[in-house]
Amino acid sequence: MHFTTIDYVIFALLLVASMGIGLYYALSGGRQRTTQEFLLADRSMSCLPVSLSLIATFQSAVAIVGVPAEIYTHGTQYWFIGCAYILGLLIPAHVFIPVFYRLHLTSAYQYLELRFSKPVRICGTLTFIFQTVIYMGVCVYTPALALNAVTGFDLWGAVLATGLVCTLYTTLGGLKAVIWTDVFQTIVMFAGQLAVIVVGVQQTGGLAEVWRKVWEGNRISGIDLNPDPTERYTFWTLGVGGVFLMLSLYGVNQAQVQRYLSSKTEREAIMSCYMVFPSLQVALALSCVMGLVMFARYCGEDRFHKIGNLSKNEMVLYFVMDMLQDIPGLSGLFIACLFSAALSTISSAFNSLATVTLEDLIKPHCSSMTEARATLLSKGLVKIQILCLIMTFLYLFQFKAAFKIFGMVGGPLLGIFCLGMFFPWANSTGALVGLGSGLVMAFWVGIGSIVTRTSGGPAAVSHFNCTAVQLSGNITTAVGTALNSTAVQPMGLQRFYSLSFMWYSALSSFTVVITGLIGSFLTGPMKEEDVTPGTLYPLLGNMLFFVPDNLKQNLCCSTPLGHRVSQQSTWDVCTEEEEEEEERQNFLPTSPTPVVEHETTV
Ligand SMILES: CC(C)(CO)[C@@H](O)C(=O)NCCC(=O)O
Ligand code: NA
Repeated sequence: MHFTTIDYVIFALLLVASMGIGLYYALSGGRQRTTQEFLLADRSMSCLPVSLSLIATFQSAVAIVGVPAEIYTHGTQYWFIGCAYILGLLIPAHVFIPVFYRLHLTSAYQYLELRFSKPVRICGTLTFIFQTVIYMGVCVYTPALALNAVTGFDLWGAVLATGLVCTLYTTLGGLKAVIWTDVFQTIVMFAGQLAVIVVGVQQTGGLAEVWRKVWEGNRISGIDLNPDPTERYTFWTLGVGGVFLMLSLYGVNQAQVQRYLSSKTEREAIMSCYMVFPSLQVALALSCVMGLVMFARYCGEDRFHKIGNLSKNEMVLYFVMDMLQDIPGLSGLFIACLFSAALSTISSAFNSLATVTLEDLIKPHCSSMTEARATLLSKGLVKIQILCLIMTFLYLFQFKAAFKIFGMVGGPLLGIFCLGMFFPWANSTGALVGLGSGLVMAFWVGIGSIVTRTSGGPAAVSHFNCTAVQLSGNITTAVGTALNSTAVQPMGLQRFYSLSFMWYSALSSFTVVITGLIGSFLTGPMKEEDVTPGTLYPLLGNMLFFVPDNLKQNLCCSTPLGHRVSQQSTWDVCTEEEEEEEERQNFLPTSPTPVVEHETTV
């Protein structure tokens, strides 16, 4: 396998175009001289770029090579995660976006201070930083491995190069560049996957042949309604557990919240969330179909076993390199596709990390910081993050690892936001206790599963039945059943550790809410009238619609969703001159116009 000139050209084009976008936003608009522009794109984005950018954030190369490998070995059951996208996007659109947008936040963790207290905000921020730094390490590895396999380019060199390119355009062009490169990179990502699918179908002998092979090879799964929570993929783990996963990513993750907040109006933010749905379904379909094509391509060949035994990272790379060898330009396109996926994820991580470090950790302690210095500092922070990226490049992570991180660290964060928004009684102590116990619970089961190598154990279909397919369909089923019945059922703690990783988000967020409530009631619950206006969402009030109003008032769950709070909020730390300075620079605060404009859109 070799990379021809045209492959190099295509790959270089991706990098050059991304840098070009960065440069364009460094030189146009406000030239990235305010934190409002650098971190929030002047709150001027429309829904189309925002929606493509939203899907790009959590669609990394891990998904592009991970999902097809899952489908190849376990069948299409995973595809049912598409059902979770419905609630997983409707709830952010109508619960989280209105609350965050109306509070006019910059960082999602400001919410935690408004609702609870400063310590809760700092714990939330630190948890987010931890999650994001590990996740970056996971998603930078796959494209580096691919480039290394195809061109012999040094693995560490590739990681360093990814980080450098990303740092450059993120510091040059701020969030505007991040969002518009995401748009471009999403298109490259889809193009690369589509190219592999088209060529794969052709080489296998057409769509009908692909279908025959995957059907006979037992790869098309019906709905599996098995209630066992330790089974890797069932309708429940994907459709219900998946909703919590989606909420932790699309509802409360800073990278996404920042994009909602960069929207022109609340309506645009909600629209962008709606528009994520079709694009995310396309992304899911492309990677599932790629897995099926890969299966059909090798089914019945001698190489079938060999490929099934490769690691899940290598499987797709092997398939793509084997297939695209003779077609100049296509391997370049696929490498560009993997790098697009990684760059778009890492740039979001860089920008959101800079935002929370500045807003949540530095600004509250430097009350006299000028806008110019803050902007300079946030650019510096982006540069420092490349070090984090390299430091986290320690393990050979896979698809499952990304999900575990989302659930183990993202789940408790989801829990703490839910605790604050839906339960007026929750107090600051309860929130801290809840977050702590959520993290402990998540790491207990997470580390337990790593040590005992369980979690969502072997799936029903194994890749070994393909050769059997060639002989007779009946033998296949027999082999499948035999494999299943010999599996030992885990007991006790083992059973707890083997919880499917798709449930991690739900488990840890429920732990936070329940222990948070217990902690709050033990230490004296908050009164509804003491809670900062605009930080509650009337979930209980809406759910208890049949309860008379006066009883509801006694139960403390009657506050309607707040309207936009004045921008002169408690967390503003600038002195007066700086505020004026900021005002001159970005024409935003304290003028009544944006408030009015906003309210007409509600
Ligand atoms: C987050 C979901 C489930 C949303 O479809 C998907 O993008 C995914 O499978 N992500 C895996 C992790 C990653 O790509 O980094
Ligand atoms: Na991405």
